[in-house]
Amino acid sequence: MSSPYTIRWGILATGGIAELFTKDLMLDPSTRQVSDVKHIVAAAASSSSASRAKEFLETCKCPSSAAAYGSYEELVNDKNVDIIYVATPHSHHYQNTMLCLLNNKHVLCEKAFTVNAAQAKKLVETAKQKNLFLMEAVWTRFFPLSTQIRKMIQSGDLGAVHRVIADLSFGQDVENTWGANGAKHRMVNMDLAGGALLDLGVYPLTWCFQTLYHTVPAASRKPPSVMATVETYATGADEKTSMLLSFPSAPGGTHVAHGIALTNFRVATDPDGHYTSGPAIRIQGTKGEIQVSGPAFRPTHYRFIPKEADLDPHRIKAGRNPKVQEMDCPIPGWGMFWEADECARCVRDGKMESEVMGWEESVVVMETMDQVRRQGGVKYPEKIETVEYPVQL
Ligand SMILES: NC(=O)C1=CN([C@@H]2O[C@H](COP(=O)(O)OP(=O)(O)OC[C@H]3O[C@@H](n4cnc5c(N)ncnc54)[C@H](OP(=O)(O)O)[C@@H]3O)[C@@H](O)[C@H]2O)C=CC1
Ligand SMILES: O=C1OC[C@@H](O)[C@H](O)[C@H]1O
Repeated sequence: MSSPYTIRWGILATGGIAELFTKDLMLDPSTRQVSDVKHIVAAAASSSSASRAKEFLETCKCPSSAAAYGSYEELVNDKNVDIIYVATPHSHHYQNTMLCLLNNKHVLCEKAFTVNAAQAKKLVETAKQKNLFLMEAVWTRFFPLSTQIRKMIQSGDLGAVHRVIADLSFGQDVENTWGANGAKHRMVNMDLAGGALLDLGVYPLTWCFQTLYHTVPAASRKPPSVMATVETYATGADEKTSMLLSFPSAPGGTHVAHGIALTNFRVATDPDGHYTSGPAIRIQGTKGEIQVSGPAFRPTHYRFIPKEADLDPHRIKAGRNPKVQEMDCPIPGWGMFWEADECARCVRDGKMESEVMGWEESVVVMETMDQVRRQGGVKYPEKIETVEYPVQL
């Protein structure tokens, strides 16, 4: 058996998600039955100080050989780094990812990919010109649960899929958790591209896209039309966003399918935190329905409910339906290693983009969010909407 391909990571920023991702990189791949690739954390950088980067590497139990930098510029110049994970707020993704690409580093950039589609297109253009791998870190797409569901749709188990309803809503006491007007927290801060849509809404959109768009052959994919209603918070960031998408070429036929993507800071998908409130995602076809429970970003369970042939709405049936298939998909860690494995395989194979989360689809999702923001009147400051580079943020 050949030895695994090893990829050397640089971690750009040391916040909450950087820590979860880096801890996942440190897990032995055999715990998820992976033997063809492995990961090394070669360096981390904090914009605040090298000591903060060092503390971060220690917290994540990274090897003592990993370099700790006090600036992102030093990280992108490290010859021992192959790929950089960009984990800053979305406002900074464009500038930070451009910095990495222009310094010849492959990039995995957190969601939302950028602030708008124009920035996403510019990053893709740059990666293409420089022959570098670039991917938006939509980790949920790489879960075995997502792969299984996409396969079920493609193999026709659901028949023609006509509707997907997906929700990721948090039910926060927004003023007391993230601050009132003038709040600096990234969830509501316009300078950091705050708001429900870019932070949470991207997941219900992911579910609509991975089921209604990605499952269709690439040549037949058509972007959805979009209708949205948006309410804004005191800062101007969106706090309630409901989207109706019409996909003109849906799986299992040539019909139009509806995607309903919901996100809301005030009410919760799951008010008691136990995922007993019904599915977060429903994928509805003519032959049956898949219901996914758990938060839309990290679900661990789904059920397949085949449609009864003689469905009679006037007949009420009691008891459990024995035909319902319950599927548990436990995650051995936080679950960000699967997207990291994909990056390693793509770089190993000389690919610039992943088939699972490709450039075109990231751009179409950003275009969809652009339309939602336009309809809802949400505009971020010019310095974070611009495609100019470099801009000091
Ligand atoms: N995939 C997922 O499950 C999740 C993804 N995310 C995404 O990851 C990104 C970061 O989120 P999260 O880790 O929660 O955010 P945090 O606020 O916890 O961390 C962001 C980090 O970015 C760096 N940074 C650089 N400039 C700024 C700035 N002006 N303001 C604030 N931070 C700055 C800081 O690191 P330093 O000082 O070291 O430079 C900071 O610690 C977002 O785009 C978010 O959408 C977030 C949570 C979950
Ligand atoms: O990506 C995310 O998923 C989990 C949420 O808690 C977080 O706010 C968001 O950025």
